[in-house]
Amino acid sequence: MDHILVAENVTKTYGDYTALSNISLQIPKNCIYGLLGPNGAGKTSFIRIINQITHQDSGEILLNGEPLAPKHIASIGYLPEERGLYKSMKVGEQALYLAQLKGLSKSEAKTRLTYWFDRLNIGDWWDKKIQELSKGMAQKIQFIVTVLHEPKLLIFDEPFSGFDPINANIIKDEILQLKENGTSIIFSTHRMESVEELCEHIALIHKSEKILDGKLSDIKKAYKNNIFNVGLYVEKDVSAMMRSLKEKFNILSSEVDSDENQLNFKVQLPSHQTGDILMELSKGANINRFEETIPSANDIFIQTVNNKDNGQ
Ligand SMILES: Nc1ncnc2c1ncn2[C@@H]1O[C@H](COP(=O)(O)OP(=O)(O)OP(=O)(O)O)[C@@H](O)[C@H]1O
Repeated sequence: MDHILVAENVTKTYGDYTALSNISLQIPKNCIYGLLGPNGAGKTSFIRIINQITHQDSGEILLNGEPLAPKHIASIGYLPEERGLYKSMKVGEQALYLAQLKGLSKSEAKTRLTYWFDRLNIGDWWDKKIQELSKGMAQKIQFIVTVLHEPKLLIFDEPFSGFDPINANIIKDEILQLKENGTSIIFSTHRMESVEELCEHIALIHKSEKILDGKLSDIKKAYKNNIFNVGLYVEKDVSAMMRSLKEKFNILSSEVDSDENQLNFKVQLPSHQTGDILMELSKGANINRFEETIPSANDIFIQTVNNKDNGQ
């Protein structure tokens, strides 16, 4: 597979503290890659190394197959979590200034900014002062300035924080569109529902170490634990049916609604038992739900971090 970024045994220390310990990652091209981990795990330190704001103590980072060097800064766009704009400047003036810092000519910057301001419905903000903008409004400007020079690699740290649900959706669609257009994206967030929606690959960093990485769909398969959600309409005695099932199978939780003859339960079934339970259920019930539970990104995050803390 072709990779936009490869990190090999990257270690970073601050004095006596090791913020990143032998991190190796391979970030595929044209994919949204979730960089996840608890607070203080080392994610921002890693991102700052990619952006050459700081440097690793040892290990190597390759961008598009080449050792990371100052010339690559122009091909990376970074939206940090802590963002600042110069409060007294006007929006358009400041966006033009920041775009030129990224290497665009003034006229090219103006053309692209006009396009993006229209696209995000903020054409009439050009002459506003930054201090007049709300947090979400300022964030739209920051987003535009990050993507404007069409970098090959985009790094978004909590890009949705501060946005209302409608604007968060607009930004989410823009991120998906950038990926469609061939950009590779590193996405760092604590919001696992965004990870579910956007990320094809993830890496989980905990206490300076990488503890999990891979394709999210493969990781989910590996974390499945044979738990099924079952819903039944029972013709006769609902409670008797529940008792009988509990004798034969590992029922983890259940809800009995005798008035509606409805029975819902969660059961753990080793694969040889799925046929057995279906036979049993077909005797006195209509099955209206029988589905294997797929662990969420949230479950996987919590389980992997807890296992690591418990030495498993
Ligand atoms: N400049 C610095 N000097 C000393 N220690 C630092 C410095 N920057 C980060 N650290 C420490 O390194 C560790 C990792 O920090 P980092 O900001 O990379 O974590 P993070 O995974 O981004 O966390 P969060 O999710 O809370 O943003 C923390 O313990 C932090 O205190």
